[in-house]
Parts: sequence; structure tokens; C-alpha cells
Amino acid sequence: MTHASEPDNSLDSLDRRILELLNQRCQTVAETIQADPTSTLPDAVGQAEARVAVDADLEAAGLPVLSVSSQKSILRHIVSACYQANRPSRVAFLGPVDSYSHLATLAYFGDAIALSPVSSIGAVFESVAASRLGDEGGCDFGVVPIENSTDGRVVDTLGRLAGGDVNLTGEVLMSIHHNLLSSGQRETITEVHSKPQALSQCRRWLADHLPNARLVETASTAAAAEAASKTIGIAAIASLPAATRYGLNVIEASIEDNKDNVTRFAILGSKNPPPTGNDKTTLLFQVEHRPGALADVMGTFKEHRLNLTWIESFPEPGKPNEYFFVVEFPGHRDDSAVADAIKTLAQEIRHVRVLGSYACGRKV
Ligand SMILES: O=C(O)C(=O)C[C@]1(C(=O)O)C=C[C@@H](O)C=C1
Repeated sequence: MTHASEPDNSLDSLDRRILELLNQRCQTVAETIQADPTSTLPDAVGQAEARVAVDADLEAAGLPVLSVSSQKSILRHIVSACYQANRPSRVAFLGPVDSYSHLATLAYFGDAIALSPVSSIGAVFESVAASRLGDEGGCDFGVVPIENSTDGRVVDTLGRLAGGDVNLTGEVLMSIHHNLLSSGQRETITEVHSKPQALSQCRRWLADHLPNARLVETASTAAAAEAASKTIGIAAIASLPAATRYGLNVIEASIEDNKDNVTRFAILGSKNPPPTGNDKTTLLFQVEHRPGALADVMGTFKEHRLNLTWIESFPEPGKPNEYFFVVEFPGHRDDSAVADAIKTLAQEIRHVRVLGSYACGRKV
């Protein structure tokens, strides 16, 4: 029983008020999208997460409060659902579901976005490129691994970035904990299946604990889990959600060699995100065959005081001695130092392309 003057704080009443507010929020999102048609779901998630704070008064009074990470996770899903109700979008990622790319997709876009699991990194690029060309079967966004803390770059992704015309529109960094999964017991394991990056991130553990097992490369960790569910004797290195989905035993959890194992995933899209105040830019370029050509390019970054945070080179397929370079530095292509540097480089070198300027990623 509540008195008329007291708010009804029963769970039933609170839930009704929350749902009412959510529907109001959905309508406000409709107006916001109408006023700014360039706004995207990732921008909206970033803006909502920036509002997260712990209520210090409640905390000081010793009352239970939602943690920052719970608030972020709840808000991400609310933003995702409101956005999807107004402007549905679809995201392609390396599947099947419960791959790490899938988990990164949910962490970045929330769980209301439409999902399109595909069987290779190349297919993610093709899906985003198709949407860019107006194909309604394509995806507005893609999620691909670009770098990890064990082996550095993910070559398939860099190769595709060099060849295609999709943009980088964001990034998300995810802690990766690998698990050895099997439908039988440890003694029955003769083969360990996984994506090459996952096998590499666990190579010391595998050499110490399963030195006689044959290592078999698969298209993704989730594809390996699927294979392990069909044959006793095959173990997979994959995520815990994959273990649940395929009914596999967790023979051993967290078998990654580096306990701070992180993979950075790139978000592919076709738009150019506006500056947020905490951005980075990724550039792809090729230099002439002459002494000092690369040093000249580095000189341009130095002159504009751009601090490189990542540099990779990789060969151009089919062209001996021709290399692509990828570099990253803080700043947005609309910042004057970045814009001037790009202008200078475009005059000096053979090929330069801004792969994207986008908000620096958060670790999830
Ligand atoms: O196979 C997966 O589950 C993926 O999402 C790909 C991928 C990768 O290639 O880096 C992602 C994170 C882990 O490092 C292992 C595999």
C-alpha cells in the first residue's frame, strides 16, 4: 500500500516507468536522426556512454549502485534498441556466432543490431562494399580483427584494406581469454582446431600440455568449436559462449600464453565519422623506390608533430619489392595538422589514402 504523496517504488511500477521512458527515448532518437541524418549508431553509443557516472551520494550512503561497466552495458543495449527501431542497420562479422568477432560486435553495437555472420574476413569486406554500392543485401558495418598483442597485425585484414574502398569508422579492443573445449575428456584429444591467431596465442600452453596433438587451422574459433562438437578427439580453442552453444566441455579455461591478451577489432563502414575530440587517423601509403623515400614521409609526420602509434608494412600481392605502409596517429583528418600532413604527403608520394579518422577505441 502506498500513500498518494509517496512515489510507488514497487518493482512493477519502476519497470513500467522505465519502459515508458524507453519509449520516450525511442521517439527522441527519431527526432535526433531526422535533425542529423549523418548520425550513426556507434556515435550514439559513444555519446550515451560518456554520460555514465556512479551516483556518489548513494555510494557514500552505503546503498547499492550499478557499476560503471553495468551502466555502460545496459545503455549500449538501450541505444542499440532505440536506434534499430528508427534506422535499422546490419553488421557483418567473421562467424559463426560466438566467434570473438561476434562478441566484439555485441560489445560495440549492443545486441539489437541485425547480425550477419559470414565465413571469412574477405566476405565481411565484400558485404560492406556491396552496401556502399547500394546493394540492399549488403551490411552497413563490418567488424574484423586488425591487430593482436601476440603477433601484431592481422594480415588478411590489412590486405583487404589496401585493395578495397571501405572506410575504418571505429575500433574496439577486447581482452581475449581462450579455452580448450572438447566433447570428450582431455585424454581423448588428438587434434586441436582453431584460427591461426588463436593457435599462436596459445602456442606455449599447447607445447607444454598437448605436445603430441596435431594443430589444425580453421576459418574461425567458432568454426573449430562446431567441428569439435561433431568428433570426439577434436578439441577447439574458442570462447566460453561457444562452449555453451555447442555443448562442449571446458577442458581448461584461459589457456592464452599472455594473460593480457588483447585483440583490436576495426569497424568498417562507408561514412566518415565527425571529430569527437579523442580521435585517431589510419593512413595507407606507398613510397617511391629511392634512398630516403620513407625517411621523407616520416619527416612530414615529424614536422606536423604527429606521433605515430602504429606502423606496419606488407607486400603488394604479385609485385616484388612493392610495399604498402599503414600508420596510425592521434588526431582527426579535419584537424589542421592532420589535414596539412595529408596534403603534403599527397604531393610527395605515389599513393596515400586515409583509411579513416574515428574515435579511439575503448577496451571491453
Ligand atoms: O576466430 C575468431 O573467433 C575471431 O573472431 C578471429 C580472431 C582473430 O583472427 O584475431 C579474433 C580474436 C582472437 O585473437 C582469435 C581469432
